[in-house]
Amino acid sequence: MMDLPDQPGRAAIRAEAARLRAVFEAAGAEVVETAILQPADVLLDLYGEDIRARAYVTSDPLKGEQMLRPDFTVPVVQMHMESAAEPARYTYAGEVFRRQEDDPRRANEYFQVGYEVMGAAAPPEADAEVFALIHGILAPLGLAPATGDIGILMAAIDGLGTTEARKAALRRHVWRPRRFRALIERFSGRAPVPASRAALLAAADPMADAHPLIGLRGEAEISARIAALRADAEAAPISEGEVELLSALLAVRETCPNALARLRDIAVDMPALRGAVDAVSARMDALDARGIDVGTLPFEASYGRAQMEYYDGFVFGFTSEAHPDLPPVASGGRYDALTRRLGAGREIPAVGGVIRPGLVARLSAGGAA
Ligand SMILES: N[C@@H](Cc1c[nH]c[nH+]1)C(=O)O
Repeated sequence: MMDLPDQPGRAAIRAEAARLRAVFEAAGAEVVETAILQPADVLLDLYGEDIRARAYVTSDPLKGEQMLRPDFTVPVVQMHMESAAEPARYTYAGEVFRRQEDDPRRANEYFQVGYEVMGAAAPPEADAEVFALIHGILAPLGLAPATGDIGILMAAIDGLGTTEARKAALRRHVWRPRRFRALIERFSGRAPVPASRAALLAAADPMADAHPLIGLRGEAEISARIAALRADAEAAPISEGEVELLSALLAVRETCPNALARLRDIAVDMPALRGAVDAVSARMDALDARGIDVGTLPFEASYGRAQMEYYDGFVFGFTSEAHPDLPPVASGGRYDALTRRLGAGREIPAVGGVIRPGLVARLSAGGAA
């Protein structure tokens, strides 16, 4: 492994950021800025649990809870949905802030340079445009690309023969793979119902000899939760066959053409996947048309489950194989549903990605990735 030079100084990172932003600008993007202090109350929810826990939150006497921007995508989508009706491409450069609780070597403040395509092209073409642009910019660093598609997982959940409540729980926990597994074990009857839960459900009136209420939940809330648990206990288990298909799906990790063949196989028994698999296929064609070697490009069905919770389609990243301890040098994905949530009923297809100029500068100075 080649030694990596230290983190370059702020001025060098800023210069690299300016260079990258100019490349995005030359690709047709309009330069935008967003405030560093963002309203926390509504926006934080859109990121999901992980970022919510890692955002720096502070309070403002006039504006209420504020956070130091943890990314640009949410404020840029918000700006676009509020003001622009036309399709657009945007680029930006600046710092984002994320608390690090486990690894002191990870930066809690770093630069991102981003490119976002909002409604400017059909989804497969826009996905391919963003990926190919970033792929081209990073080519001299010889990084390893990864791709996936959250839409595949969501379609598989939609197609399960189970209650809406269970599907909603699975959708919520797509981002926590271990929790997701545990839920599948439980919903399929493979894992026993915990004894305390069984006792609670067996009691005629679980609240009868309860202690005085000391927690934050009121009695009505507790009763509603017990009713939901009872309804869940009565639901038929997810079938063995479906659990196996889901496991097979989550294990898909091949080159794009092989992954597509696997996905098509699985979709024979899981017809709900068909639309999402067709979307993967259309994207591969669009990537190919942009000169990406899809024959060697990896596709991993589980990829992206540790990233932004607003992704709902294509996801991708670029990492250094020579320095696997570094975070991804670039990452991104599709977030159509986020535009719906911020668009007051309006939705536009949208996809984008970011590059970390600090890592680009560092790897370039190191000679190779
Ligand atoms: N905002 C994302 C990256 C991204 C930009 N556009 C789409 N995804 C992040 O900070 O990880």
